[in-house]
Amino acid sequence: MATDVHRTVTGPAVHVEGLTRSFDGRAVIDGLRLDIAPGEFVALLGRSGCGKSTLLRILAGLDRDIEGTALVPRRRAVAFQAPRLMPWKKVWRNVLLGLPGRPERAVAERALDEVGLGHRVDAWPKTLSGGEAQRASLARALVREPDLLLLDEPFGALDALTRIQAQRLVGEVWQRRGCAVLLVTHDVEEAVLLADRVLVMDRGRIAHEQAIDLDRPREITDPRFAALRARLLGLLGVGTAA
Ligand SMILES: Nc1ncnc2c1ncn2[C@@H]1O[C@H](COP(=O)(O)OP(=O)(O)OP(=O)(O)O)[C@@H](O)[C@H]1O
Repeated sequence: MATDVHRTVTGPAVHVEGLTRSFDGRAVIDGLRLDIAPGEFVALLGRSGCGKSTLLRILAGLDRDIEGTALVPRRRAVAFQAPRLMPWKKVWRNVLLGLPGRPERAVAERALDEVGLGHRVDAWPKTLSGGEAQRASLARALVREPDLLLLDEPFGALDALTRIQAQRLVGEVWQRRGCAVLLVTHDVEEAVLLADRVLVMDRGRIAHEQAIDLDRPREITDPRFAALRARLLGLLGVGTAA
């Protein structure tokens, strides 16, 4: 029975308890428990197929066929690995897509400015680079003024340099906006770079969690960074020679 309930945020930004989602009788999410505080940046790691995207889709309200409790703020937004822009709409119209009412172009312009894309407001999606398209997708999430921003591998398809720039941008946006973020990623370094707390998912549950108590901005060269990275790799069962 679905028990997806929305509410205004007074306690945690996300409260999930006893959450189960099954496909063909197999529980992909299995009695999962998770709390995210308002303004907290949480990264979610886990082996392929452990249920990360399924959890994100539930929190986004895209999948309501669940058992248990999943409380999320009404104002939430999601960005996926693929930017999912409509090719027949200019960038600014894509940013406003699905917003209630008749939002003005200026709303899209402000969000595009915030992600460094103010000069591409009138561009067609096919003329954007991969990094620009991903920024447009982020702007589309930001116009929703989310209390919870859900990011499903948003940097996964980007080249290394663009990826670093996009990670930096998300860190800045998060600090400026103060929204809670749940970032699904395969990249342990990215998780340590951005998150307050890293969760490791295994077989439909949160198996481990690791607080990242490093000051920002974080340096990959910091020995404590390397230690946290090694620890997380160990929790993922990958391990290092270090
Ligand atoms: N609509 C669906 N129908 C049937 N099975 C599904 C469906 N969606 C997801 N699954 C299954 O649920 C499991 C978890 O999938 P999910 O996409 O959540 O994993 P993931 O951890 O995000 O993986 P990856 O890291 O590879 O993206 C997989 O075994 C997948 O095949």
